[in-house]
Amino acid sequence: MQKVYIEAYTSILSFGLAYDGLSTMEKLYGKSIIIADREMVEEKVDDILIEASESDVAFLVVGDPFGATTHTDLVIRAKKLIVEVKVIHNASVMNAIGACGLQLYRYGETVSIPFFTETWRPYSFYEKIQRNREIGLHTLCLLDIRVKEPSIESLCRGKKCYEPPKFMTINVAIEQLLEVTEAHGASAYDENSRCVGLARLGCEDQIIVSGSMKDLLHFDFGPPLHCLVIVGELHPIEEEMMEFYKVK
Ligand SMILES: C[S@@+](CC[C@H](N)C(=O)[O-])C[C@H]1O[C@@H](n2cnc3c(N)ncnc32)[C@H](O)[C@@H]1O
Repeated sequence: MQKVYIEAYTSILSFGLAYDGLSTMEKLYGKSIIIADREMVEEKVDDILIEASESDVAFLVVGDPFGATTHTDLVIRAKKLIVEVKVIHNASVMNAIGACGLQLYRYGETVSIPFFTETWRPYSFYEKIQRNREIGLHTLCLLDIRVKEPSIESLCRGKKCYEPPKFMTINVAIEQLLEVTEAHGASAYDENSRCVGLARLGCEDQIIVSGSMKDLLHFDFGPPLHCLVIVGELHPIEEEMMEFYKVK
């Protein structure tokens, strides 16, 4: 393998990409590893693909290679350039979510919840949750990650400076979800709806807590990453698992 990249903005590597984490991986692979940040993946990916057309290049991701649209897009671009792609699958939030006891085959469409801003408050995830709930399915909500966002001030000054990274908490997600139902005057879910909050899945200090949206609204789940499941109809086995994680 001539070059090894690691993508570092659609998820967080549990042992970190600071010097210690990286060097652990570099020792494991016996290669130096290049961090592919958001700018590199979005703007300079063609350079990586050109390298891959001439030599063996590895592109590491956190989770499964098909767990984020960005990576599928990379595969499409490679195939269009007739660059051979070999995929090695991995555990993903999409299957680790099974840890909370809700059956993986009883989930409907997954939704992504973006940070609302003063001027941009997209409610499109609401209809998807509503459809899932109408047929009794659970909804996995993936929460926004903002890294390498150019600050508005810096853009105005024509010099790129970045906002500090931002990871949506379960608390903010619930706040936004409730804002949407209130705005819709709709009832796909409300503050009494059952959900499960999961933080740092797969890490030693992972937290899984089930309760109503109201219960979890102020629960401190600690550092990122967080995700949330809005619970659909429960099978008795799922009900039993939920009891283990009930909010204290
Ligand atoms: C765009 S998805 C990327 C998924 C990744 N490629 C994978 O296959 O696991 C990122 C979102 O998934 C959720 N997520 C990923 N890993 C997680 C974890 N270990 N614990 C909790 N949530 C996680 C978070 O909501 C995060 O913002």
